[in-house]
Amino acid sequence: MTKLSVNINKLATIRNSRGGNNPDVVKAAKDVQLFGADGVTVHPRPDERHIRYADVRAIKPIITTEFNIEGNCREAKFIDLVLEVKPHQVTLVPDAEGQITSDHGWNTIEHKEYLKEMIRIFKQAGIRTSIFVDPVVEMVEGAVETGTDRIELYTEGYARHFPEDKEKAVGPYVQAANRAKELGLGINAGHDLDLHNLGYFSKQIPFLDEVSIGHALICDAIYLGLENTIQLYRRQLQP
Ligand SMILES: CC(=O)[C@@H](O)[C@H](O)COP(=O)(O)O
Ligand SMILES: NCC(=O)COP(=O)(O)O
Repeated sequence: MTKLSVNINKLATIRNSRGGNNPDVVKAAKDVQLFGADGVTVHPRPDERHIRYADVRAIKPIITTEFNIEGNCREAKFIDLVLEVKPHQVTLVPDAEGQITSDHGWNTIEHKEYLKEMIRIFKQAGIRTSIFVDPVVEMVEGAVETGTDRIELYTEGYARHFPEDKEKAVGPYVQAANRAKELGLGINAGHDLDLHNLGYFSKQIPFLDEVSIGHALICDAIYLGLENTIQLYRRQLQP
């Protein structure tokens, strides 16, 4: 079965909006595993607007499943952090400076030599590697030449087009995933996957190794927990 790695960046965003330590992201990382997640994903960014480098260090010791650190390996600080923390997996994402969230995969042809070197460094440290790519067969073929263990398919396009035509939306992903499988690459996927679009994606690509989901999952957790939480607060106000 495909593993579910829960991205806890969004909980850190809420914490940072007030200062303090509520919610506690280390406790959250413990709990998501207790509640059934197969892994924890974090994506530290240079401005530390959500998960902080210190959080990543604090989370590592409580991991009982798999730890996936995503980020931009053009940042020396990111490379140092990953080599120090030694997660189970590092996912290389070509983040541009100041972007709100990840919005494209690596061009694995143009940056092949650079990626080869990065993959070599992380694999030498015993860390499984994954490269974030758009669902394009040539990018998958480029990825295999870097020596990476896996790719992560960037699913924003699938999520955006799913409501109008799910078959068309998933087409490029099925093609890219089939090619990756033929080439012996492991396959992850993520970005904007949610309760509506995940099941169909999973059925079309049943051999996916892992999905990482954050934004929608945390939004659902807040919303689906709202009724219960209001009742708990009302109970405190009972005479
Ligand atoms: C690579 C990817 O798709 C996710 O890591 C996503 O970018 C989450 O990052 P943010 O939480 O900063 O949006
Ligand atoms: N790799 C994708 C990820 O970790 C979470 O992306 P999103 O669900 O927050 O869009």
